[in-house]
Amino acid sequence: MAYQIEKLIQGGAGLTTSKEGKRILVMDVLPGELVELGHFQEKSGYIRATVQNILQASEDRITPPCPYWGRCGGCDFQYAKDEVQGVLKEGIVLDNIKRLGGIDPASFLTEKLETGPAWGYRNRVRFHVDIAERKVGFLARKSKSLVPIEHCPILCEKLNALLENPGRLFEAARTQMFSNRGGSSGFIEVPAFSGDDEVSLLDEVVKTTVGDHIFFVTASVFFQSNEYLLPALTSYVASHAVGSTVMDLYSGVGTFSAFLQQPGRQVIAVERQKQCISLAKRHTPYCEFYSEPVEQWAKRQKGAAVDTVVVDPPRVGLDASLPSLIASWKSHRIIYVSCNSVTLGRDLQRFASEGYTLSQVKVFDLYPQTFHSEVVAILDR
Ligand SMILES: C[S@@+](CC[C@H](N)C(=O)[O-])C[C@H]1O[C@@H](n2cnc3c(N)ncnc32)[C@H](O)[C@@H]1O
Repeated sequence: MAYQIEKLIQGGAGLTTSKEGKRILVMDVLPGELVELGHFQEKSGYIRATVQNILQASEDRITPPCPYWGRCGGCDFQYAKDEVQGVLKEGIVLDNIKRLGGIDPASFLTEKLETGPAWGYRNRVRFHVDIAERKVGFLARKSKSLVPIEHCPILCEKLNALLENPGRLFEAARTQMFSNRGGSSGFIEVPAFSGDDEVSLLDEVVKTTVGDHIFFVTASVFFQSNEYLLPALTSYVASHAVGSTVMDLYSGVGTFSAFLQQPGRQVIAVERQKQCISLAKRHTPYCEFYSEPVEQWAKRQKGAAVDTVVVDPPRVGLDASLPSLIASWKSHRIIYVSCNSVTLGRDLQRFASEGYTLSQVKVFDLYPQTFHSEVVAILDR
């Protein structure tokens, strides 16, 4: 039997429907494609299946250009043309806001999708190192084995130079192993970040410039990993902040704080990782920094007066206690930066019940060749 793919949903699965009306999820497909399916697996509330044959391929389908495609666990969206990937991911975001947030996309403005170079963009990565076999690579698709990589086409040049000449990576892997920080994959994980001039491994501090701001960053802390789109993301967030008191919650090394700072404005940044805060103090000296979990800090801010609250939580989204605590500060505007539109949708609904309306949304395709993207949602009281 032939199945037609209706659309892509969270995680990049294609959605189709069985004769009995059950939802079937399939990977490696594109909307509109006509496919034969096999290996049906019943899950709770849906069926998983795999493509056996593509009867009618989408015009947007291409042969994945990377030689490691299908084996390496990264970059699973390479089979779509570069120019349609962001559009399809924007569709997934709007769908999640509608389904999980209960907000009709016709009720807010969707700003133009922001895209950049589709290859060679990534300046932060976790290499997996097998010290005994002297191999470096990434974990395989759906398995815990290592795919040795000689050149990764989404990484920037300086990170690829490390793959060509991996001596420093083996040294760093040994340091990780002796300090028991190697990760849980069975291989030693070595984080790397490419700054302006040098690559940081582990806790080495390097300088990186975004727009006209200089940051000090290590590979061990969070920093956005697309060097081409970060200036657009930071200026979009900063240009939508209003008023003289702004909070930057989940601040990392103060990436947004640096752009939010301006004469006459108080910027308060909260981040639980101490290493982030000590780096942030070097490049954003005029902000007030607090190093503790946001949910714990927020409980003590009864009666706070704030004009704009920026939140940029990890994939799990906001702690359930936060939307009502943040709403109690009565800020005019909330700027929600999200890397997971499922938890964004859930949190938007919580903010809606606290009196905030979603005004606009903009998707930044920070991670071409993958199903990930970054979204900025602007809510007004
Ligand atoms: C998605 S990153 C955003 C960082 C920063 N806004 C940026 O763009 O570079 C999320 C940050 O939140 C921090 N974090 C995670 N959970 C937290 C919590 N409960 N309280 C405070 N910070 C947290 C992480 O250490 C990380 O730096």
